[in-house]
Amino acid sequence: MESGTIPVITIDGPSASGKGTVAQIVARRLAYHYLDSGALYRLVALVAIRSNTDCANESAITNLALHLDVNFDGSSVRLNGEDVSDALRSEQCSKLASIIAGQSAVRAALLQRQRAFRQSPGLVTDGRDMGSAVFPDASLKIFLTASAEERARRRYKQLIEKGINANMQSILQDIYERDTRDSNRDISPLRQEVDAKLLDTTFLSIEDAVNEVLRLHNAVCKN
Ligand SMILES: Nc1ncnc2c1ncn2[C@@H]1O[C@H](COP(=O)(O)OP(=O)(O)OP(=O)(O)O)[C@@H](O)[C@H]1O
Ligand SMILES: Nc1ccn([C@H]2C[C@H](O)[C@@H](COP(=O)(O)O)O2)c(=O)n1
Repeated sequence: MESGTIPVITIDGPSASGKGTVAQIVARRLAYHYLDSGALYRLVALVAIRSNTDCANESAITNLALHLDVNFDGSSVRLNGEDVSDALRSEQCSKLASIIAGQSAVRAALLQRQRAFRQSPGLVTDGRDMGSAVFPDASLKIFLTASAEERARRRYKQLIEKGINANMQSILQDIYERDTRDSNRDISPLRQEVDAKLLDTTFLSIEDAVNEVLRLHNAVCKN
């Protein structure tokens, strides 16, 4: 199958909106491949932290992005063979990923790696610019969001369930900061594109959100 004819569902949206959760379930139900594009930015951030690379040095950060040795193994992410799934979720990594994601050369370095995930029978992917820049010809584009307060509540619950200490006010503050940075950068900012369907999950369960994406996908397939 020609790569351009392989269906792609993109789910973009702000942090902790549930993109990853919904995208993974939809991918499983359709037996499609799944790409968490945020993990790539987080991996670059993690390598930068570990190698003490100055995040303002765009060419050095780009070099790290070009040479990532990554393997997505189910729900775990391996860097040079090491399972770094938990390390990627640290607050330090989240913040640095958002900062380096504003560098155009870093985004360019990760572009082909992301496009290579477009494999038969289809791909579900989540991030910030999957529908706008990475897969502009996607078959279905979703902009998934929820109120900042609801997203903070979900993140708080997620951390507490993992046994990680969490503070609601600082989570909300991090969400505002990251959303502002991701939405205001010059290149591929987070925003709802005109051809993306808005899915506000503030009052929706995960199952309802998944069903809505599948309903929209089925409607596209019929046309
Ligand atoms: N509709 C929903 N109702 C209740 N909880 C939800 C809903 N959607 C997602 N969640 C929960 O919210 C938390 C955050 O979801 P998830 O990690 O998928 O967000 P994300 O948008 O991928 O975040 P990030 O961009 O920061 O990686 C998870 O614990 C998930 O189970
Ligand atoms: N397509 C993408 C995916 C992610 N980013 C940046 C911006 C985010 O704050 C950061 C971490 O992403 P997350 O794991 O929270 O989805 O990575 C981006 O710019 N474009």
